[in-house]
Amino acid sequence: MSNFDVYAIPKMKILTADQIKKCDSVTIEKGISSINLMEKAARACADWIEENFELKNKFLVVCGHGNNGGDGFAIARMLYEKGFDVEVFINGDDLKFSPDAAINFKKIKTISGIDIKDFSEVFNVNNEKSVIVDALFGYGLNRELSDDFKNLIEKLNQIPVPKISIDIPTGLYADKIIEENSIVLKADFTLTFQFYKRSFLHPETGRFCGKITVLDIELDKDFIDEVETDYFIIDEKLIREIYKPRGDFSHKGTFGKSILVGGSYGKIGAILMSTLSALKTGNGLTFTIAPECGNIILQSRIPEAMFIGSGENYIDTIEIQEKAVYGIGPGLGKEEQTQKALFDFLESYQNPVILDADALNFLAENDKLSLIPKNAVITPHPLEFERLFGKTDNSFERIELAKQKAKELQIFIILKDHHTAVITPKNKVFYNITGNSGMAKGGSGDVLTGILTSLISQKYNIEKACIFGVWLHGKAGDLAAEEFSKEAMLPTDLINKIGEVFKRLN
Ligand SMILES: NC(=O)C1=CN([C@@H]2O[C@H](COP(=O)(O)OP(=O)(O)OC[C@H]3O[C@@H](n4cnc5c(N)ncnc54)[C@H](O)[C@@H]3O)[C@@H](O)[C@H]2O)[C@@H](O)CC1
Ligand SMILES: [K+]
Repeated sequence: MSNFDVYAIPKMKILTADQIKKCDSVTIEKGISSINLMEKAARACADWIEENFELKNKFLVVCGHGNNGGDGFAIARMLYEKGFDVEVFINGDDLKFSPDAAINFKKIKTISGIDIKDFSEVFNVNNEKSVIVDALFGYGLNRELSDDFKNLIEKLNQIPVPKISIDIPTGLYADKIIEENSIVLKADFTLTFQFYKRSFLHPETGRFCGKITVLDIELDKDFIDEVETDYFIIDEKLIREIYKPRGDFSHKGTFGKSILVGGSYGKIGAILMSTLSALKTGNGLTFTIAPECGNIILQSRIPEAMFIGSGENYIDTIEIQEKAVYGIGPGLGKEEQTQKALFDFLESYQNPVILDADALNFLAENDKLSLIPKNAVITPHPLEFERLFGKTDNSFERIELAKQKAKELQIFIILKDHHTAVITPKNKVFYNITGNSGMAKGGSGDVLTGILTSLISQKYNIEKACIFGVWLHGKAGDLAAEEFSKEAMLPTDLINKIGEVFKRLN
């Protein structure tokens, strides 16, 4: 369901283009020749294509002059050897290739069954079984494309056949934003080597990638282990390291006490969903602080949770209980008295707290960021983030600002987006890759608040709880979409899938 497929990746680090280049060189220094490494990369792509396409497909491989183009020549040869129809397109006026690309170009020139044509001829595609392979530029792209390439890519984008980008859709950089209105090849599939690229994970750039598959080409493990980065993806391997199976000799006290605070007249559903999510995530004791108007709704829908009334139609005080983790915000409303209750609470509260939705808006509107306790978790979507910390020009800058603020305030920021990111006070950024657009509905955030509160109260350390929580939320969303469709799935369907995710982890 998610747009990603991961095969045996040793680490979930995300590297910059320069670091990947270094990693390639170290791998080559340690034994494998660069031409054999290219052969391995191309083999992984050709095998994937063979598994996912049919022999009646015809491959139009469009190659640049660097090593990305070299991959393209090698892939063309391998596909031809597998029995596919293949044509290769190059810039007929410029045959200055990188050394390894030149070797692979020479090899395909000797194969009489592969036609080599000029870029200008790729537009005469009249076979609906055609598939375009984009091997124009990879991580080596370091400046704007020339007009010739822009034209070529614009025209390729208009050809209504599937497109596979090798390593990176041409026109994207590995690790940074592109100018607005840049021309980028719009891939249906991206076959990338060894690492996610940051550009795959941001909305402005990720939309060009289609379904992403990371292919393991066995780059040097020691280098990957040691290289420093602030950026990671959350993969299932990491989650399995974090997840603590439930011990047999435990009692309800072992699994923590959560107090979900929120709800106001007309918004009791929000705090109900948070409370239910906390329970479904395994909480031992779950309390809801909500106004009296929610009592019957909450008690009859969730008999397992305990109700603490505060105010009639909106919360007017938040009592502090010992040894509990608080999740505050869902459906809280905008009443002044609720705001005062929140500020009073934060002034004397010391333990972990998750702040969401209206709780964040109160803090933003009153410039009360200093009230956020150390080690708090805040879960803003981009607009809430902007209200709290100010405007940024794009999502890459937003992550950098979040790193700065997480460090300054010593808090964890869960920045919700298509790929939600967990930003820690130590400046690490963990991108989540589960989840889907069916979750872009009111209520999804309330579920996340419940999950996070529950995990922290069960003594997951806060960083791990954030990472596990966003992954679990997305994974349950993926299962809900599989059963009900992205359109019809509801946040309550997602809550009901949390159990299935735990079953799979066990
Ligand atoms: N180095 C290695 O060992 C491996 C590299 N591989 C492939 O090699 C790719 C990287 O290859 P390269 O470093 O040769 O780079 P690319 O093939 O991405 O680009 C080629 C060269 O074009 C130049 N260039 C950059 N921007 C340009 C622009 N706007 N217009 C015109 N020219 C421009 C640069 O000098 C760049 O090195 C990877 O993405 C991957 O596909 C794989 O074969 C795996 C192994
Ligand atoms: K490419």
